[in-house]
Amino acid sequence: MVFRWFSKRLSQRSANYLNALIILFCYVSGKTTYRKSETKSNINLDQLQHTLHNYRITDLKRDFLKQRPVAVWITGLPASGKSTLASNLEKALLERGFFTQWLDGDYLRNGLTKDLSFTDDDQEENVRRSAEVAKLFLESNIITICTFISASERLRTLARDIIGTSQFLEVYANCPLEVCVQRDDKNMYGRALHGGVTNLSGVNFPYEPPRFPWLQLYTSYHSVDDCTNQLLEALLPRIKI
Ligand SMILES: Nc1ncnc2c1ncn2[C@@H]1O[C@H](COP(=O)(O)OS(=O)(=O)O)[C@@H](OP(=O)(O)O)[C@H]1O
Ligand SMILES: Nc1ncnc2c1ncn2[C@@H]1O[C@H](COP(=O)(O)OP(=O)(O)O)[C@@H](O)[C@H]1O
Repeated sequence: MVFRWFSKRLSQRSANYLNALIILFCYVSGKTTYRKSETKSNINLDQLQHTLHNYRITDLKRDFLKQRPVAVWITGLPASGKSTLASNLEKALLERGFFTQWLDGDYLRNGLTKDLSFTDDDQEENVRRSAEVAKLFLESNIITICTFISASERLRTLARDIIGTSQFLEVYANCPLEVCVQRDDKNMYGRALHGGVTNLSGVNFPYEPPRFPWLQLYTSYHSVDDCTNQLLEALLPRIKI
């Protein structure tokens, strides 16, 4: 924090001098040696340089995109409206000059997570990998919209821990199962009820609603536009610089 505060106020050249001074101090005081293999104590010169580099890069990226990155993590039953919300939100944000990336379970399962099924362990691995990808986008200062069933508190905590609590905004697409069944374009529920699909959340796999979501959208009571506007209104103060 202190380094960041200082380097914001210094010119690039002065910041470089400051970095050099800190590194020199560590070297002279014997806290570290120049070569990694000979490190004497817990201050690692490479790490220090990497951290200082990242502070500067983060500032540059923030200046470049002029937004605060967060992960909008939308959870809910299949056909509860997660993808519809995400696509509407993404459009609304882009129209307002924000830069976004949408990570969707259905989509990633055709590539990055193609090897995974819907067993308990594979759902966890799906969420873990996706959250790691989200984290990379956040490091590039990109507002990241994530749509995953992520059926349990445990899975969502995993995602929150990877992404970081302060940047993780949990949104619950709250829709009663009966309505999801009616809306199900992909006939997932129909197939699950006839034994053609196993581990479908809401049918033969438990869905645990979030206890304290950042935002809850009632997608069976409110229109797509209303839900998108509620989400946008809550989000704008978090992403504006
Ligand atoms: N058990 C099972 N078998 C086959 N297909 C299934 C199953 N569960 C979910 N789906 C479909 O996969 C879509 C993506 O799921 P997710 O990656 O979000 O699921 S999870 O978070 O890993 O549980 C998910 O997309 P959405 O309908 O948009 O939620 C479903 O279409
Ligand atoms: N708020 C809403 N009001 C009315 N219909 C909705 C709403 N949200 C989603 N839908 C409809 O429900 C269906 C499933 O939505 P979808 O976004 O594909 O769900 P999910 O991504 O959770 O599987 C779609 O046909 C969509 O148009």
